[in-house]
Amino acid sequence: MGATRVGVIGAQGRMGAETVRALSEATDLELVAAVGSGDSLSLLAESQAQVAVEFTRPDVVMDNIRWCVEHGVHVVTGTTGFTAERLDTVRGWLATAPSVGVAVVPNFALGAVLMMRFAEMAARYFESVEIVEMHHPQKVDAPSGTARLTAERIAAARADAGLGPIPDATASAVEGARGASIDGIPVHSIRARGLVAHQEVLFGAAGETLTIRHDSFDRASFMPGVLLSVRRVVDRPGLTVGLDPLLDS
Ligand SMILES: NC(=O)C1=CN([C@@H]2O[C@H](COP(=O)(O)OP(=O)(O)OC[C@H]3O[C@@H](n4cnc5c(N)ncnc54)[C@H](OP(=O)(O)O)[C@@H]3O)[C@@H](O)[C@H]2O)C=CC1
Ligand SMILES: O=C(O)C1=N[C@H](C(=O)O)C[C@H](O)C1
Repeated sequence: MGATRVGVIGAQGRMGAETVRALSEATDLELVAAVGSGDSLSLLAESQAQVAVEFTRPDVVMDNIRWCVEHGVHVVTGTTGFTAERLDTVRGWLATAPSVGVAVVPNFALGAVLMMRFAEMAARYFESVEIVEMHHPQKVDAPSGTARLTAERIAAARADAGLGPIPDATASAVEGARGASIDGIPVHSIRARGLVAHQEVLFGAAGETLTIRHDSFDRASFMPGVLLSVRRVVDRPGLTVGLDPLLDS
């Protein structure tokens, strides 16, 4: 069997360029198209790409996915900005293209995937929990997609365990002092030069805290997850959300 033909959308960006590098070292995957913001997606069709890796911006990712689904190209995207409504829209497009797979992965780092799993496991045992995500200052969105997903998973685990709201008697004198609330979980976003992508989940109970922390110091940390997703998505029609189902398949 020949190498899988892969196109990268957003190829000149931070993640796109790292993906291009990683693909050049994978013998079973072949980079056939590098699509930048000035290029037409038809480059993917002309180069007969089987899979598109998409790292662009929340305001363009949906158009890119729709084009790929309509043209029979599988998609692996790490772009942020996915809501339940957006995921439903993608499911709707896929209903008309039953052989196509789309993987939406908020964080490709294996350590980040485990951080979310461990946080979900711990959630039922602690009254308090807060998320602090820390990123480079060029990041266009806040909070991060990873923090959103972590908060949603913790909130669901708390609800399953019958836990009530997080105890918090604070009256904020300044708006934002207690962060944003995602499904009732406080999320704080820090942007600072020198950072890449980092997150702490801090749990609290009487007399103890538990901190689960993950650090991506280099974008190379995302590449094993990106390449794994490319290899798996071709045999996984429909929508896959997160790396967990791809790791476990
Ligand atoms: N899931 C994960 O593990 C990770 C996800 N991310 C997410 O991935 C996304 C990209 O991040 P990052 O690479 O740092 O961002 P960058 O801004 O470095 O890269 C985005 C690239 O997309 C290009 N682009 C914009 N619009 C289009 C378009 N319509 N067609 C093709 N290319 C386009 C931009 O070009 P131009 O500059 O010319 O506009 C730019 O080169 C973000 O949402 C980020 O949060 C980041 C890291 C890990
Ligand atoms: O923009 C980034 O850099 C990152 N974005 C993703 C997110 O928003 O969670 C993944 C990782 O945190 C890096």
